[in-house]
Amino acid sequence: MSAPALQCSGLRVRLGEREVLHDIDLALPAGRWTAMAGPNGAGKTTLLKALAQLLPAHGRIDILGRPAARWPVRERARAIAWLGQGDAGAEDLLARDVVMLGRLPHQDWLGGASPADHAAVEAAMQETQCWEWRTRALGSLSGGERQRVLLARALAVQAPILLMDEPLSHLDPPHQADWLAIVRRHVARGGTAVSVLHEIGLALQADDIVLLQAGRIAHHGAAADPATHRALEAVFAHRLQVHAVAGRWVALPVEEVQ
Ligand SMILES: Nc1ncnc2c1ncn2[C@@H]1O[C@H](COP(=O)(O)OP(=O)(O)OP(=O)(O)O)[C@@H](O)[C@H]1O
Repeated sequence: MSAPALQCSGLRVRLGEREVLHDIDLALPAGRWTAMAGPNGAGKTTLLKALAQLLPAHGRIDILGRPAARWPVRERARAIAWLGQGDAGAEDLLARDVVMLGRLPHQDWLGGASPADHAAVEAAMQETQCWEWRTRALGSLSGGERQRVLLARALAVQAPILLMDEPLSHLDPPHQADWLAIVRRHVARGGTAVSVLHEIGLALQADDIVLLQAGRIAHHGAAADPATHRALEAVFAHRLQVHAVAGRWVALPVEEVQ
């Protein structure tokens, strides 16, 4: 495995009265796509947000080998792109302007958008196939169309690290397949992708899987490794089984015997 793009040690997060992440040690390699999976409430979103510096956390986080606290904010915003779950955008903003928000870390405070910013916005919108509704308001788009605009905003950052919480929500199967292709291109170029996925069949297409359970890492391994499949079955209380079907790993639900 290559050097970690993102690493944390002794990471703890409290939300309200409770500690929801306990002493997490994790190293996510560059040039790979890691899926985070686990039962509801396990702490997947919290861990992703903590790694993105969107939540206060105790412990150490390193981004591209440098402690997170030592990154100037704008430089860090160019290193990590974030696509959140149900991310709200201003409903009246045009899709193109929403994607342009991804270019803010590249712009001077008063300079405005450069030709490079416009080119990055168009490239990202072409890649997620949302360029044709660039002049429509975000609020007028369907759930899947909106998700493609928000993915384009994350891609427009052109960050080496892409963190995505449930990026496939609302996407139909062809656009899920397109998302897989986008992520694979990103990691083939040496980038790092980390995504929280509830759809275990899609998580099994990743390079690696991190399994969370009750605020701790239950397993971290290659998606194709039988040990990862056994760990997946265990964290979901053996209510799913991993099988090879037509050369792919799939997760099939197991009905409870009455
Ligand atoms: N603002 C908050 N205050 C208190 N507890 C919170 C808060 N936000 C989340 N939690 C709790 O932290 C735990 C982890 O939540 P998190 O959203 O990270 O889980 P998850 O694994 O992403 O869940 P899901 O699969 O349901 O999306 C849960 O028990 C949740 O109830």
